[in-house]
Amino acid sequence: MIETVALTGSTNADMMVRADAGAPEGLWLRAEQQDGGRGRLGRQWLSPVGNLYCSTLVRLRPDDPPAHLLAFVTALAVHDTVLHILPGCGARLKWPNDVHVEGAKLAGILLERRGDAVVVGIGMNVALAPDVPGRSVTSLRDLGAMTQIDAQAVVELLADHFAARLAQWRSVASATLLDVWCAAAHKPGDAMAVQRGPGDRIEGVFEGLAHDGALRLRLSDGRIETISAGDVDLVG
Ligand SMILES: O=C(O)CCCC[C@@H]1SC[C@@H]2NC(=O)N[C@@H]21
Repeated sequence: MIETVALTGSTNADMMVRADAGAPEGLWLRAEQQDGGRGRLGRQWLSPVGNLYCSTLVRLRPDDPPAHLLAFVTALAVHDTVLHILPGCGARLKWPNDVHVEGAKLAGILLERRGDAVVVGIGMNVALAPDVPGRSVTSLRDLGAMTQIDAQAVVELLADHFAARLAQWRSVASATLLDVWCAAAHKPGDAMAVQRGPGDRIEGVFEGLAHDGALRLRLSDGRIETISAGDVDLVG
C-alpha cells in the first residue's frame, strides 16, 4: 500500500513513527514535498514539488541476512526502476547507494534503523534537478523521461522492484547480492576520492567490496583501506 501526503517534514521521520506504532513491512509513504528532508551524513535533502520522496518499512526477521546490506538492496531496486523507465540511460551505482548517470546524481537513499524496523528512504529527481552547490545533479526528465512519468508512477514501479530485490536479499547468499551490486556499479580500477569525515579525504582506486559491503580502496603506495562509511567522488 502506498500512502501519499502533500507536505511533510521527512517521510523517513513519519515512517519511523508508524514503525513504532506497529506498522507492517511493505507500507510505503510518499510526500509531494518535504520541508525537512534528510540526507546521508547529516545533510539536508532539498525536496521541492515534482520529485519523488518516499519511505518504506522492512521488519527484520531472526534469520535475515545482515541489515546493512539493505543499502545495496535498495540501490539495486532504484537502479532497476530507472532502467525500467529509461532503458538506455547508463545509470550506475556509486558506493554505497547513490544512483548516477554520467557522474550526475539522480537518486539518494537513507536507511534508518530502530530495533527490528528499518526505514528505507528514497529521494529521486523526477521532474527537476535541484541546485546542490559543488554537485552535478540530473533528473529523469533531463534524461528524456516523458511527462507521464511523475513521482506517483515512479513510486509504483519502485515498490515492485523493491519487493523483488528484498525477496532476493532473503534468498541468496550475501556475496551473490554484492556481486549483483558490483555489476551495476563503478568498476575495479576506477579512480575515486572518499571523504570519510571533515578534513579526512583519501584518494585511490576501487578494489571491489569486502565481504560485508565495505569499500576497498587501493592507495598509491599499494595499501588497501577498507572504508565502512563515507562519500565517494569518482575522479578522472
Ligand atoms: O543523502 C542522500 O543521498 C540520501 C537522501 C535520501 C532522501 C530521502 S527523500 C525521502 C526520505 N525522507 C527523507 O527525509 N530522506 C529520504
